[in-house]
Amino acid sequence: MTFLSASISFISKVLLAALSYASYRIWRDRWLRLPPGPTPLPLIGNIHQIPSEHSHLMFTEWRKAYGPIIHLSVLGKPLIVLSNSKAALEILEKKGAKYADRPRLVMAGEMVGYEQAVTLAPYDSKLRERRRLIHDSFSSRKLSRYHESGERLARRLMGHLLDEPSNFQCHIKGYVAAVVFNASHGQEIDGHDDPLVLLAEQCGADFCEMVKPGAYLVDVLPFLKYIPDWFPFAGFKRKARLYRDTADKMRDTPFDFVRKQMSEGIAKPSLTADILEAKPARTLEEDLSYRWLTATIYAAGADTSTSLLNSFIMTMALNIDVQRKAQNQLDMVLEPQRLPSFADRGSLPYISALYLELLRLYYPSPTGLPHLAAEDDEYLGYHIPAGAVIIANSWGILHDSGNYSEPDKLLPERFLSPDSPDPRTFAFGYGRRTCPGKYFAEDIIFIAIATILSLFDILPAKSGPPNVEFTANLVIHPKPFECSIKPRSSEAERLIRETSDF
Ligand code: HEM
Repeated sequence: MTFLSASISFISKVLLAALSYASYRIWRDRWLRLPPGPTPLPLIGNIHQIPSEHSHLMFTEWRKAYGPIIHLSVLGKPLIVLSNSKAALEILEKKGAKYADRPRLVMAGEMVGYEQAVTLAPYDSKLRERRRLIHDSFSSRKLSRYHESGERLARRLMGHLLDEPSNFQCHIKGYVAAVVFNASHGQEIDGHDDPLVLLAEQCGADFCEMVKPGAYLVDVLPFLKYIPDWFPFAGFKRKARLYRDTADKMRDTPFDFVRKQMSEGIAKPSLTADILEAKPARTLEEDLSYRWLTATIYAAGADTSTSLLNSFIMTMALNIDVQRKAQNQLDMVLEPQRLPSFADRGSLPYISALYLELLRLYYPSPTGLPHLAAEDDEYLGYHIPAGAVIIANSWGILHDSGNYSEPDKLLPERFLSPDSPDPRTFAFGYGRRTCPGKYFAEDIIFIAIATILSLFDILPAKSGPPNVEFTANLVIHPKPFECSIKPRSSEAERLIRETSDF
């Protein structure tokens, strides 16, 4: 037998075994009482019914037909979607220990290395320690050390908006990147085209490409990662090496910069500096783990916060009455004219309510990050099999009329009284994997919203109001749109010029 025919025979046997196993799982699941869901096809399951873009909209539709907990099968693997607040909290919060893991990603996780990033790492003692370090560094008490720089960077954003209003999306991205890198590495980067931002954006784009459903066969047939590089169809291995090089650079460049600054005694406060100070003697393994930890912050925090700020601009151009109410409150608090600061937050309840309503209505991470069931479980008499991927359809929960009346309308007032559930309970994820950056996100967005509204009017462009349309990715963004951003008065313009120039 030639080597080629032996290889083909081996691959056919493995494929046959995989297909038989998948068929067995579908057969077995029929006998267990799985949650309801659309009827699967043999072998492929429901994969043809799950849209590759904006799947949260389909999940929300299915809630009407099948209820709040839905079972789908993807190539023999169970996928459970939770589409109401009760199910999400009772499963992912109350039974958090059983659902703290992440599903296996062979290409992005194992071959490129992202399994070491906090967002994708398995839930073990190493991850618990890393989450503790982030929590400590981004606790509401410690965040006050970034308030002065946050206010300054927001004022720099105002200068950019004044000089080049039509490029507001790039300036917002530059502002968020500067605030996030300042807190993660103490580095004040300059704008959206800073080399570090471009590197981080490249990593983000590579990652999104890798995790698109069906992008890489190796995610379905993990043994393929062992085929030699010269094998036919092994191009994905070369690609993985390329992506890994970029990810390694992103992980090491800012970390080494802080290490050098620490040795010279000039490092600014940051998560990386906190870690290097707390762990001066690190094993090689610990060092690598902390590098991944600090590199995760931009990936996890920048895209979501940028999306929400762009949604804010879009919404203001569409809802002038809401804009005026927010400005009236700002004008009352900031009299005689001065710029808002974090110290004003308690006096600006309408701005805080606007933030909550934006988070709810234009939730940037519609299905969050998937969890994994570590063991068999039961909920409302339904069987949840070990190894099932669990998705919380938080977008559906945040648009559920059972939680929020008129859920598709912008009504910040709903959060001026305690009657509506706090959207942060759902927007930042669940249980042992909840977002450790939630207070930081609120800071980034609050100061930008308050400063922009105190100085600028945001109106529809001459070409007409923006269309409410979003890109489709793990994090959704408003599609590029035009609007008019103009200083509210000559006094506002003078204030921008005086305070943004540094
Ligand atoms: C509006 C902004 C943000 C939103 C909507 C958001 C939302 C989320 C969600 C839904 C998760 C997944 C939770 C789960 O698996 O149940 C998450 C995880 C995470 N977020 Fe955020 N986030 C935001 C901003 C930030 C910021 C600014 C940081 C920076 C510190 C950050 C750091 C993280 C990290 C490190 C994780 C991974 C946690 C883990 O897997 O254990 N996030 N975030």
